[in-house]
Amino acid sequence: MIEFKDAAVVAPDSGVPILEPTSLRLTERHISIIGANGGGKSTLVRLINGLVLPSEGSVEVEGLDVARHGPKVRRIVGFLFTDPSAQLIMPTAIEDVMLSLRRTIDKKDERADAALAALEEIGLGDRADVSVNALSGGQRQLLALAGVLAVTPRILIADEPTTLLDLRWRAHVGSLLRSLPVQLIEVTHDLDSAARAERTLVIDDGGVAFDGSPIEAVAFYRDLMFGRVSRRPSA
Ligand SMILES: Nc1ncnc2c1ncn2[C@@H]1O[C@H](COP(=O)(O)OP(=O)(O)OP(=O)(O)O)[C@@H](O)[C@H]1O
Repeated sequence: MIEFKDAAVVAPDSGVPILEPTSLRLTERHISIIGANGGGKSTLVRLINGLVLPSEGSVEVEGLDVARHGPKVRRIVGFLFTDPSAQLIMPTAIEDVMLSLRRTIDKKDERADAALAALEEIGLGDRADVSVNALSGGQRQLLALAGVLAVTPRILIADEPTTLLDLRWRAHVGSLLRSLPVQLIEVTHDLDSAARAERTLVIDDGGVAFDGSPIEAVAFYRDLMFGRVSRRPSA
């Protein structure tokens, strides 16, 4: 379970508020997060694995305060970025997954076997020794996902994981993410994908503007974008 307890974020340099004090209990298996650019979606999900720390309040994952137990929390919470280049470091696919496993498996040959198994599971078994640069954008996103999943997180945060992908890869990566045996928190601008979650948060102007059923959330978001509703009561 993920719990936000009045967690707020201000910009470190300017002190400008980025996320207002927010309280949430996130228990559903698949939660989508939508909202306009710059609303605070990435900030909200980064609080869950300690990439951003709250300026006030706290965030807990399975009862662990993220600010105090970062390394433990990051073994529970995997994070997939929009651009796989942000998390692919090694020259070949298998070496990259082996790097993810460096803290969990000591022996190199066992690490290689586990990395190959992780690649096979995700459909990249035949690409193991291929240069990361020779992979397509979709294959690179799958490789980043293989590295995250190799360490068996129970929660997966995916921050716009399909934004850079074409329609076919978007469908493939999207359905793969939804089939994983993890709690999936997905930030997305793809409203069809958002609507497949069990619960959807609309984030706007540094706060939760709507929290509830995906169909209603998507309708609210459209109304918000086209000025038919306003998040804040008018002055
Ligand atoms: N470290 C920081 N210092 C100053 N401002 C920041 C910092 N991090 C985020 N912001 C600002 O906070 C706001 C929310 O950013 P965030 O990336 O969380 O939004 P987002 O909803 O994920 O946007 P997008 O859909 O464009 O990715 C933006 O205006 C951003 O410029």
